[in-house]
Amino acid sequence: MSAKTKRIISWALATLQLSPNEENGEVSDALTATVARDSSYLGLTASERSDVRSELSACKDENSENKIPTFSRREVADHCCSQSCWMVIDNKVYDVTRFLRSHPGGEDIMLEHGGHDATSAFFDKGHSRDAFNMLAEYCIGEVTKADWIVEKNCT
Ligand code: HEM
Repeated sequence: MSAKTKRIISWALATLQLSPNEENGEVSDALTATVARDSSYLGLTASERSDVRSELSACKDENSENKIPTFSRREVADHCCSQSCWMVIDNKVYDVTRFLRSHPGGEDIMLEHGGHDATSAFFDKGHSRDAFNMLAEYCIGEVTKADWIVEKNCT
């Protein structure tokens, strides 16, 4: 068992307030579910990220036959202030202007990434599943294919 898995298990055991006896027994369904739900707090590996990403339904535009608006990175770069703040996460474009003040991590850190690609910053911070789920609300389109950055999962 890797050190990271041990950390996740012990954190989940503490969260579920299980006794040491249960700790030695079979990992319960509840524990497995908790680990799956909250492992994002501890930072995800590249392959775990791609699992989470494929689950996310960000940017589905059901009313327009999936014709999602596209923006170049140049266009995104123009929206870098509190009046209009866009960022790119995973080649999707997010208008986070109305979220700036309520972002739990503060407005300044959002503005630092305004107009830029915030993929690494967003994932490296280890945002919760709730944060991932919020993304869909702010998605306004995609980066034009020519400007895509594709993460390599192989080492
Ligand atoms: C659309 C983009 C974003 C959304 C929806 C979002 C959402 C959230 C949410 C819901 C939290 C509360 C904790 C959690 O649930 O994980 C949080 C905390 C935080 N976020 Fe973001 N975030 C976004 C972008 C960013 C970016 C680009 C950064 C840059 C590093 C960032 C840094 C942080 C930090 C430092 C916290 C601090 C509190 C903590 O340590 O948990 N966030 N964010």
